[in-house]
Amino acid sequence: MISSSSLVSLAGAGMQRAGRWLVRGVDLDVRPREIVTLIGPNGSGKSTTAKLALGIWTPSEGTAQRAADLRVGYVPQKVSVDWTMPLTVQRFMQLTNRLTPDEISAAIESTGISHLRHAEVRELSGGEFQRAMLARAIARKPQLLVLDEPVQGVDFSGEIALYELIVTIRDRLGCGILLISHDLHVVMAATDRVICLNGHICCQGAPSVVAASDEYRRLFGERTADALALYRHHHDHTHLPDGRVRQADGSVTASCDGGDSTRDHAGHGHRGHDHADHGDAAEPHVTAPRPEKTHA
Ligand SMILES: Nc1ncnc2c1ncn2[C@@H]1O[C@H](COP(=O)(O)OP(=O)(O)OP(=O)(O)O)[C@@H](O)[C@H]1O
Repeated sequence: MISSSSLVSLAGAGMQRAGRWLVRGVDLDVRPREIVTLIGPNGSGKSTTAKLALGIWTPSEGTAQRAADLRVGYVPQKVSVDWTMPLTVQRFMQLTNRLTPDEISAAIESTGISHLRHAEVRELSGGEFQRAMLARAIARKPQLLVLDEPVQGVDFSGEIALYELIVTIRDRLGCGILLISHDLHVVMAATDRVICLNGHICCQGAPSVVAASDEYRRLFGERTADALALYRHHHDHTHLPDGRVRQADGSVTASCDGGDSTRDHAGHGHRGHDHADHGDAAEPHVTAPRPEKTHA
């Protein structure tokens, strides 16, 4: 019986295919307003776990339960679309959902791409495409949002903006979020609970607990773990989709430092402000390998 406070609950869940266990012994709960992040190396079972949570796959052992009449939004790691055919953002959103014009308007406004409603999906930048995927997933106001690598194909400052957007969506919809990512230290800053997978759960808990655990260090290496432990991102500004920056006082400027500076630092392409407390001076942008952008 699923707990009344959980949107989805996996208990001892395992998935076997062709005589091989893809993942085993997964216990996981996502509650409203919670961001739970799955991390782990390639092939460690993150997408498999997400599919078990969504009900796309039925566990070979253990249980996967969802709250009754749960509305779910899903950003998959890959989409199968014939990119030789013309397809606007609006049409793309309607491929999997029957949406009203108002639902489309609200969703693309929430993700900052209203101006791209009639744009060709194949012409979108990596960040714009991920926003279109998010818009499609939130159009029906899901109670549970499952995001499988939602920042792939996006540069560092774009990743931060997307994670900020995900937090904003959580706040606005009050939904629970199951997030899969390779972008470890940025994710750590935004997540409530981290589950570290490697065919089974290696460790889990608050981000700081996971970053300090021996299992995590063994899996990702000392340098990555140290960078994570140091990373703190204090957002004093927000990057808007059109490239401008909203400062803490609400003003909108051309760049982070309030001027027109285009000075990069630490190779991030993130402009003109101090990241000294992020730990990225020691280890610029630590990421595990990830697949190539898959929509092009
Ligand atoms: N449909 C399938 N049939 C058989 N094996 C599969 C299937 N899908 C995935 N696998 C295998 O299950 C294992 C876990 O895959 P999964 O996609 O869950 O890992 P992941 O942690 O999401 O990986 P990545 O970070 O590379 O996306 C891998 O060894 C993969 O080859």
